[in-house]
Amino acid sequence: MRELKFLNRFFWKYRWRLLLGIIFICVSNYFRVLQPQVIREALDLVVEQVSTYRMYEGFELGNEYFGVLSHSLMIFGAIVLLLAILMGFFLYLTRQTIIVMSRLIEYDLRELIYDHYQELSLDFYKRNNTGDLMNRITEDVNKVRMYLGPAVMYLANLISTIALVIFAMLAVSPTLTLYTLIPLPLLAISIYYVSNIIHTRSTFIQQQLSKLTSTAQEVFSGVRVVKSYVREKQQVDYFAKESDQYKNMSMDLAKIDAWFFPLMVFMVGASTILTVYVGGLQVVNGSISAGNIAEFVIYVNMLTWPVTAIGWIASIVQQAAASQKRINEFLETKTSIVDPKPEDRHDIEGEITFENVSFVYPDTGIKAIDNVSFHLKPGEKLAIIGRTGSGKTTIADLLLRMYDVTEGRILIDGKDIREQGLANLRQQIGYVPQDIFLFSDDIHNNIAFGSSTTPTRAEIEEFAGYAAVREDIEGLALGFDTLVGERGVTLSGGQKQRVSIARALIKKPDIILLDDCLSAVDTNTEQQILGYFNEALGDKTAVIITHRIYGHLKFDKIMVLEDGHVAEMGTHEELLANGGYYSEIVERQVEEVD
Ligand SMILES: Nc1ncnc2c1ncn2[C@@H]1O[C@H](COP(=O)(O)OP(=O)(O)OP(=O)(O)O)[C@@H](O)[C@H]1O
Repeated sequence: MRELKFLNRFFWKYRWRLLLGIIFICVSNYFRVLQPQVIREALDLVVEQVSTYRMYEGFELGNEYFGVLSHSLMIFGAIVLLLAILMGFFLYLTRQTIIVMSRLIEYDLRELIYDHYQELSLDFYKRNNTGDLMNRITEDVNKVRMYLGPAVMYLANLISTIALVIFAMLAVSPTLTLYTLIPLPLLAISIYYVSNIIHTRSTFIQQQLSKLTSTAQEVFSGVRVVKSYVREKQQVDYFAKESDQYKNMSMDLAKIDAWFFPLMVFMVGASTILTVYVGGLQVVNGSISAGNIAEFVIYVNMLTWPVTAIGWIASIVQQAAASQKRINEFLETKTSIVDPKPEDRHDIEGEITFENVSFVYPDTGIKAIDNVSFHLKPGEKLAIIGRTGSGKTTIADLLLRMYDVTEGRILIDGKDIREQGLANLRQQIGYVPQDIFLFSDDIHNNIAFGSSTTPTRAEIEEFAGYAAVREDIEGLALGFDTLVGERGVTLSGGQKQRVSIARALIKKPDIILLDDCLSAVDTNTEQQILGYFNEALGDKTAVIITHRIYGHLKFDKIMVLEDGHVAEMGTHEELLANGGYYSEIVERQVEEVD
């Protein structure tokens, strides 16, 4: 329950709503408790007056007597109706305050978690899977909301109903109250027990359902692989097996669920029988009226739901505590990359220095970068080449401060990047990652995403032109308004890379960082893009990670990485003369062209 303390700040924020809600529910219950009393009065009136009426029945006076009696009963009926309306009105106000409060807190909480997610560094996202992140912001928040709204409301209802009903019962007959209440704790305990079993089984069902959904989702995403390997039958069998397990679990739940209402009805029945029996004896000895028995039977029914709700509330609170614990785990996670100057905004020249940089991935202990040093003056171009897994992407991640170096320093314009504004640093670097990602939005917005202002269509077209993708886009029926991703068309790998380049270029960055982003484009398009880079990025510092040697782009330095350390470093000519890995790939590329 300690976990739920976190939510007290929200209760405090909306304290007036909460207080009003509690007052409304008490008022509503007050009117509810008056109803049986009015009914008791009406019944007693009938019981008392019916024998007098029988005496005059058939006479003129008898008819008059009947008229007065039915008029009085109608007044009682009208009072009961009025009380029901008042009760309903205040119940409406209760929901408008407490349930609305829970929705507002749900919104605040979700925003808080999402803001926190945005702050967290890449290693957090690598450590936790997307499904888990999604669950905590959706399912877990929903469960916490059940505690904030319905559980709080039913708890207030439970306390006020029990207090008011028992008070009204005691005023009539303490002995009868005692007998009537005997079965209720048993009801509460058994419902609690049944609710717990229901909760445990529901949790397993939920987990099985998630497994089922993610299995289906994975098969849908990998449908190409499934089909090309003709694995449809295996997938169907596997799904059927999991689905069968889900069905069995649901059946088990239905069995225990079926106990819920009979148990409730049985306990209420027991309480009613006791009331009628003990109450009947008391009527005989004259200590209460016949109307009191009816009044008590209504009280018992009134107590049924709140008492049943004890088990339900307990189960909601338990689930909410478990969910809040999971939420707190993430909220307490501190980002490993701290922005020392969030407000910092300055242009940079583009000088980059790596000083004996080493980096070990914290989760795997892999030393991806080992004592790497290089220096680029503003405007210089560096190519990073190396076998797969040699640490090229890690260099890009370190430059963007997705991770902080384990040893050494990275300087931009002579200043350690850990001492510069993080947002400013990233703002000045135009980055095209290796694994291209486009949002499920139109192409215009995907490119505009790179810009801090709202670019015009002409600008978007201009930068799409620089990335040599403009013609491809204009060839689509909806042009730049074409939706991409899950809801739209599927662009080819090369088109996606170029849209992503346009997104980086429109940022007008001081440093450009491209991670193998021309791997899926043909040589002509590559030349077109590089031509633009030569022309427009002339004064920008560029770090280009590649597996190919580009004849069209003149690099000031070429760095060959091997297992995280610098194996070769120099100009094209120097490395060719070296006869190492670089000259090998140049030779291979020349052979391919021949
Ligand atoms: N998030 C990570 N956590 C742990 N280890 C990682 C992570 N990312 C990369 N590595 C490891 O670090 C090493 C360098 O990886 P990196 O992605 O930088 O290589 P690369 O040269 O860019 O490869 P490629 O050319 O295939 O993209 C590899 O051994 C890789 O397994």
